[in-house]
Amino acid sequence: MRIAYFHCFAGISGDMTLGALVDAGLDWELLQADLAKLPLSGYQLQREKVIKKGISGTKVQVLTEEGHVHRHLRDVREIINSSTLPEVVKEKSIQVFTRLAEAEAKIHQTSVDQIHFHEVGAMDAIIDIVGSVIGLWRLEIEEVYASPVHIGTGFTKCAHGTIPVPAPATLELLQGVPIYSKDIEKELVTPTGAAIITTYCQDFGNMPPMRADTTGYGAGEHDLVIPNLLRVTIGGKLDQVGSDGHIRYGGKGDVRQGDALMMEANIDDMNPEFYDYLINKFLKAGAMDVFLRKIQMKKNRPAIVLSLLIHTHQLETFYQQIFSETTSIGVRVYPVTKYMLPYEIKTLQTKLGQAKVKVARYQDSLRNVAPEYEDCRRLAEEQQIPLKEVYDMIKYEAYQRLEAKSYLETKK
Ligand SMILES: O=C([S-])c1cc(C(=O)S)c[n+]([C@@H]2O[C@H](COP(=O)(O)O)[C@@H](O)[C@H]2O)c1
Ligand code: NI
Repeated sequence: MRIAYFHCFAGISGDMTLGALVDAGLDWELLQADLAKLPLSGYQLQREKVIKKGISGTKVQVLTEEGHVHRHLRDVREIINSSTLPEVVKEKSIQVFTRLAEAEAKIHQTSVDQIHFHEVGAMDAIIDIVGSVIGLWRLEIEEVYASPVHIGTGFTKCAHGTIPVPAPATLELLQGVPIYSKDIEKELVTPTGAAIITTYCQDFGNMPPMRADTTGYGAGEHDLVIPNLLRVTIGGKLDQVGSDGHIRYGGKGDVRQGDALMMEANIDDMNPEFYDYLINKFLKAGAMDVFLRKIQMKKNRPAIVLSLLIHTHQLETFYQQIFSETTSIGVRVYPVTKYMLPYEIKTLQTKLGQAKVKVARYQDSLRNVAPEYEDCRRLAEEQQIPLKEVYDMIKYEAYQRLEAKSYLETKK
């Protein structure tokens, strides 16, 4: 599986993302040809090699004469949808803009439909976002990972006036993401950059085990005490080391194999109401799965087996949590091998409204489509339609659209 790891040591913006992808080998002519499929004119895309603290990177700039425009999400959607770009690029770009709109709506206390973008809906932002989506698609990136994000500090000036760094929309988009500041008084992360990385990134943390095939540096606009660069490393994800000592890489659509641990504790003396709280707590802490089984123990005592499926590096975290949060004084831990189909979460604009679906593929063919329960529930309540019908309608619509335009077909 081909992955990209973004090292956000000097933050991230739309143009830094595009610059990093170009620097990592995204074909410049192809990118321009793809962007020309958008119904936008009056802009020029420029790239130049620059040096930031001795490290060379690519600076991409969108030169436009567009004045101050206000676009709604529907205007941006219309621009993207009326292009001849592949469906997969359109969907992902709209997903990024929808996240932006949701964050803006929350900050300005209005609705996603009413919010009008200032800078973040301008031509350069559209080119940066759609260009980055094209880049990740053209470079055949299947999963994205990123480091904790350096956000900067201080204040910045924009159409709203003087606002704190990180900008409110940026901070809203970065909820749940590890972020930090090191006294650099600059806006290191823009809403556009935050929307791109949070739409794509599976996990923020250290670089996952990977084979680094190529690296690119995208330059930001500032000269700082640190290199104002975004680094992207692209290569094969290391799934496991085989018994022969060789590293195995999963191919596109291959079943993924991974080492994991199963932790189990038999509990017969705890208030059963606590399980609800604990399951949520363990899942939030990063357990891959948590489940309960009823058993009869010695002396015919009814009890519960609490089972946690976790990553091997989480062992200490979870036995500490089990010992402090439950009445158990012992846990069993055994290694397990997981076999998984690769999946992605897609956000679809369905006839009923927006809904996320989990799409699993096996050897490039669609294997399973599962509508997200919370979205179905929301739509059922909003539209006053039985939940089971909402679920079936979204599943049917997703199958029709995804099967018609599989990832590979649309790429040709
Ligand atoms: O355009 C809008 S509405 C806007 C909102 C906010 C909020 O945080 S709310 C911030 N900004 C600032 O505009 C520039 C450009 O951002 P890009 O993502 O387009 O590069 C930046 O300084 C933002 O903080 C704009
Ligand atoms: Ni705003």
